[in-house]
Order: sequence, then C-alpha cells, then structure tokens
Amino acid sequence: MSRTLVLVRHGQSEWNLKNLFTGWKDPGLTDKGVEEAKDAGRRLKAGGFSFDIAFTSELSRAQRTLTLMLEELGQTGLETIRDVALNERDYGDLSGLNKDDAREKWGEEQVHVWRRSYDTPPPGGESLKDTGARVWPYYIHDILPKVLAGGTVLVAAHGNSLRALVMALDGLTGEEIVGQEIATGVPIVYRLNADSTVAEKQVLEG
Ligand SMILES: O=C(O)[C@H](O)COP(=O)(O)O
Repeated sequence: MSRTLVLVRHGQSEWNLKNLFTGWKDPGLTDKGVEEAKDAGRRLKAGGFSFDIAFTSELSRAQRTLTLMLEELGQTGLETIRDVALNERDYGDLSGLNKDDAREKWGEEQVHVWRRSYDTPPPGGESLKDTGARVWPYYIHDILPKVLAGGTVLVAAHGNSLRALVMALDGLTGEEIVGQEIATGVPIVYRLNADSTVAEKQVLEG
C-alpha cells in the first residue's frame, strides 16, 4: 500500500522572473523553470517513485512542469487529469502588475496581506480561503480516493493552490499559513494513513 501523494509547484515562470502577479494568467516556463521541473523529475526518479496517476491545473506552466517531470521519470503516457480547481489563486485586479510597483502604491504591509494572509482577498481576486474552498473539495472527491486505493499520485500545481492543500494536510491555522512558502520544483511527499491522516511528510530538496 503506497498511499503516497507528491505535490510539486511548477518551475519558474516568465512572470515569476519579471516579478509580476500571475494568478490565472498563463505565461510559460523560463529556461530555469524547465531545469527546475526536470530536476524535480530526476529527484523523484532517484527516490524510486513511479506514479499511478497525475493531476494538474488548466494552466500551461503546471502542465509543462508535469510533462517534463514525467519525461525524466520515463512515464510520459501516464494518465493525467487537468482541472481548473487546481489553478493558481485568482489575483484579480493585481494580475499583470509588478509586485514592487504594487508595494509602492499600496504599501508593503497591504501587499503582504493580499499575498500571504488566509482570508483577505486581493481586489477582485481570491483569498487563500477562497482558493481552498475549491482545492480542498477537489482533493477529497478526486485525488484522495486514488491515494487511499493504494496509489502513488503526482500533483503539479501552483504556489497558492498548493499552500491551500498543505494548510489542510498539515492542520495549519490561518496564522500559521502566513509563513508557509512553497518552492518551485521541490517535491513535497506525503504518506497517508488508511484514515487519510498524514503518516509522514518529506520535502525532497536538492
Ligand atoms: O500568481 C503568482 O503571482 C505567483 O505564482 C504566486 O504569487 P505569490 O508569491 O504572490 O503568492
């Protein structure tokens, strides 16, 4: 019984590099992002991982990251399910703005609250709580059954859709999640108990 869930944030995107709020916008990966994705795949391969199914978002940076990981793993034909529920948090009116320009306009504190707080949404966008309200039910209904059936499941998604998932899996509070960052291309491995609680968590850092 593997009951293993692996979460990977996409590699660096063009807009990560340009320091722009991205959300549901759809830039591709940079060369560095491609390398991060391949590296994540190599690390998983070195760890002996072989996946039964993969899940990703409707955004190309996560999909490409998944493809590159699967190439490294020798699993290019793996069944893959794409769903909008795993998309990045919608950054609303901030999408496309430079993060430093936003700090100048609205102040460091306000921008930090929009980026990292649990329940304060950016203007016209989703809070982490809103993001969790679509990610968590999707996890429960679509992803978790595959894990509990004994599978090894790969999820390639985004900084904030994964923060929402990690918050629930790790049982973090709204205050604790503020300090939680998800690095690009670094696999987070969860082994689950039969009752769906977390038995073990491991971060596969380089
Ligand atoms: O959507 C974005 O801009 C990034 O992918 C994540 O942004 P954050 O670091 O502001 O959460």
